[in-house]
Amino acid sequence: MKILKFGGTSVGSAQSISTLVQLVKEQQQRGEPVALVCSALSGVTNTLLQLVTEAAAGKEFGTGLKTIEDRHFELVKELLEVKHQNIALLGLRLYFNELEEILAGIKALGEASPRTSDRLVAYGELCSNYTVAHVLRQHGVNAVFADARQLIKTDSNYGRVTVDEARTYELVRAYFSQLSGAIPVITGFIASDHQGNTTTLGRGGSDYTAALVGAAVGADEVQIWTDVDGFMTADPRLVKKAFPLKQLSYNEAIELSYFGAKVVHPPTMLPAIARKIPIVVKNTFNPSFAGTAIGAQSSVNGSLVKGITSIPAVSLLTVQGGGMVGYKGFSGRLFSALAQVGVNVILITQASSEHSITLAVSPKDAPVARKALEAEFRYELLAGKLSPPSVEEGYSVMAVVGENMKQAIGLSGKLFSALGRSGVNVSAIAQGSSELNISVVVSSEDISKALNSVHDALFLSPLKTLNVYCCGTGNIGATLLRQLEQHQEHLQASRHLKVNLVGVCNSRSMLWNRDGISLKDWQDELVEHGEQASLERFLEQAVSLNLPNSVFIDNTGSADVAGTYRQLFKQSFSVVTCNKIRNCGTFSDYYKDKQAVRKYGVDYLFETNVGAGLPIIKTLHDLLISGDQVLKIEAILSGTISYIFNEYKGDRTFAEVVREAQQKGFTEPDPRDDLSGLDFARKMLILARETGLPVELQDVQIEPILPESCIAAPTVEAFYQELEKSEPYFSRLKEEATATGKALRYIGSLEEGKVKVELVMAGPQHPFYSLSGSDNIISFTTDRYRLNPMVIKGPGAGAEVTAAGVLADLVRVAAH
Ligand SMILES: NC(=O)c1ccc[n+]([C@@H]2O[C@H](COP(=O)([O-])OP(=O)(O)OC[C@H]3O[C@@H](n4cnc5c(N)ncnc54)[C@H](O)[C@@H]3O)[C@@H](O)[C@H]2O)c1
Ligand SMILES: N[C@@H](CCO)C(=O)O
Ligand code: NA
Repeated sequence: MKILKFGGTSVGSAQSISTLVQLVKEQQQRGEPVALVCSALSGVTNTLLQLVTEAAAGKEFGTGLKTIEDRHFELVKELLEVKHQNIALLGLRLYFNELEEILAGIKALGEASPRTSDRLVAYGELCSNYTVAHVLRQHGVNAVFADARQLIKTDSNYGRVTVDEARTYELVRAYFSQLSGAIPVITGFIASDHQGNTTTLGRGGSDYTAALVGAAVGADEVQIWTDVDGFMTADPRLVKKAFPLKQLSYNEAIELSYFGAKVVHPPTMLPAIARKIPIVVKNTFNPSFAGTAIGAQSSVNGSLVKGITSIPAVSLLTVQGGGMVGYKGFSGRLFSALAQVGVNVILITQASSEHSITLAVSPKDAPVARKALEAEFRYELLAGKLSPPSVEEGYSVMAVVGENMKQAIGLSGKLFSALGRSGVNVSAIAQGSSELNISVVVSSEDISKALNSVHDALFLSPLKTLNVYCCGTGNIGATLLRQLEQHQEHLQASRHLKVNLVGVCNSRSMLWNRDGISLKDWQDELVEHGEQASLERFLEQAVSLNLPNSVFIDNTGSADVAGTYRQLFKQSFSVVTCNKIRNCGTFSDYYKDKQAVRKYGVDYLFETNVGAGLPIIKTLHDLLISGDQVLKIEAILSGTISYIFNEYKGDRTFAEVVREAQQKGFTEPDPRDDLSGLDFARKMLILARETGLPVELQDVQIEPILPESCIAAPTVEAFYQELEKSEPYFSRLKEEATATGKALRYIGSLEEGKVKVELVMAGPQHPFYSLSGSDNIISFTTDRYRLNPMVIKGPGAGAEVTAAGVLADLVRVAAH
């Protein structure tokens, strides 16, 4: 025997009732005996309670009553053939006449006792089950309407009844024994006391009915048909990636529900749980979906953590003072003082120094709780043994629940490092000794971030999300977004990584969408919905969205943008950038940035600052981490100058070749930064600093290759004109080199603390002689690579290789 319980939405429309009929027929075809328990149509119980209040206040109730009546009549007309309608409508009309009489009585008396109110709301279930039974019969199911007031017996404590289980089981068994194959359609929620007065079973009452009936007849299963796919790993309104759970233990279901997962109300399921009857939660609107099976065992496979839930608002009440240390009976007094004023304690933590106890309570209870403690400990307070109890508001509790967590070493480490990486401060922690639940108290502002980052960290397989803000959409920025779009499937499949583009900004406009801006159509979206750019507001918005795993990507060359990193680190943002300006500021700022990165546990990755996508900074770090000593670095790190020297062969002017380099995307936004040697010097400075040298940009010796007039030109266009004028100077340089069989090379070096960039005429023996295109080359002479230096060579400029380097850094952030 299976008990099928249908909630309000499952009987709330003609369509859902048709599904119900279909389900019952399928069970019948399988030869499976069933009994149904139905709630009132969705919303009806509330409306009835409202009518009671209004009638008691002497207000008119006719319209409200008519609305409910019409809903039932329409269902009958939609679901039953005309010849069957009259009899059903007649029965319903009788119920509504009674309802009207009771309401009129309430109105005349000007009050409604809980007993009257119970009697009245009972019509919700009477009408819905009566209708469902008729519809089933018309579809050839031998259904009988069963008024649970004849079956379920309670005391007369209206509003908080206790069920007389022994008598109830007797009555239910007797009723089932005479059904001879008929399928009972039993009113949920309602019962009666021993005098026969109607009573109701409170919150989750229909689940309770189903559990009682199931327990009485020793059912094989109780199915709870509702409007969601089952118990979820988290509240899907708060955690987008929440997914339905296949299997839960009774304990896990109870624990999850305590913290607000409202799929079933487990206390009502206790009669079934006590008899180890499996409970299955199913979705009427997605009936083929397996739903959640709740049984004695937790699932052995899959995630150890079953769910993450939260209580949105709690207050923290702290009692502290030396008077508590070693004082037996202190907590006893504390808790009984709170119990006496009816305060429910949600969570308790006590430091083992016994110096303080912190309690989480509902904010509405906090003032009462504080008063009660002040009264209870007035002498200790007077004597200064305790400080006055303090109340702090604005907190939330997040609870991680799972029966198998107790075997999982390292789980809480994962949990807390996820919180730490997202910059969530934990104010209190409690772990039940059952280890079924670990609860943490965090500031309410951070609860969504906490839930999402912990969900990402603790559930296997589902995607990890990086929330990305992209500043700069020029040559590199646009290429990066295109690469992300092209590779997003690969990233999801191979790295379980989803890049959620939350914000885009350039010097003209900006746009946000916390659910993600399309990686394909970001340009159109920016044009259509973008606002005028303001770096300040862009950052404000990024911070106020407070999303976990936030990464800021700087693809500009702007000092203003670069100046915001430290503030971002403080807000738990990681930064990935190809902009080298920040690392080339004062050494003091460079150093403080590194400290901030460490302090806030974020990532700051800038591989593309030197040699674009070539693994230069990473290699240098690897050498240093492994204890090697850098003796000398020699390098060509200007892709632009490399290209120009390689392509300037006499068929085009120097200026033409520079233009070509700019068109190919090798140059800085202003090509003079390359040709002045400044960009190269910056890269050498970064390398020197990364080896640990406290150098400033002025310390880098630059041998200029541009005539002064070119550098002084007021605009880029004027600069090109000056370059044309300087053609004789460049061709002389080139001829000088070719005449001696050498090549022009602009080479940087770092040795014994000195950093230089100089023009060299390199002969064929020189290791940097044969270089083509925009290639960079770098050689590290170290303790270990003393005779044969380590060399890295390849394209060191260009949008594709640079954007790919930025993308690789982004993936590295996710990997941490
Ligand atoms: N070109 C390369 O090969 C290469 C290699 C490595 C690193 N880089 C670095 O990449 C960066 C970008 O180069 P690019 O060629 O893409 O430049 P670009 O001029 O094509 O694009 C710069 C982008 O930054 C935006 N921007 C500028 N100031 C801004 C501000 N204050 N606020 C918001 N947005 C702003 C611009 O609107 C534009 O979208 C530079 O720092 C450069 O050094 C380039
Ligand atoms: N403009 C730079 C790009 C790499 O930062 C170059 O030419 O090397
Ligand atoms: Na690099």
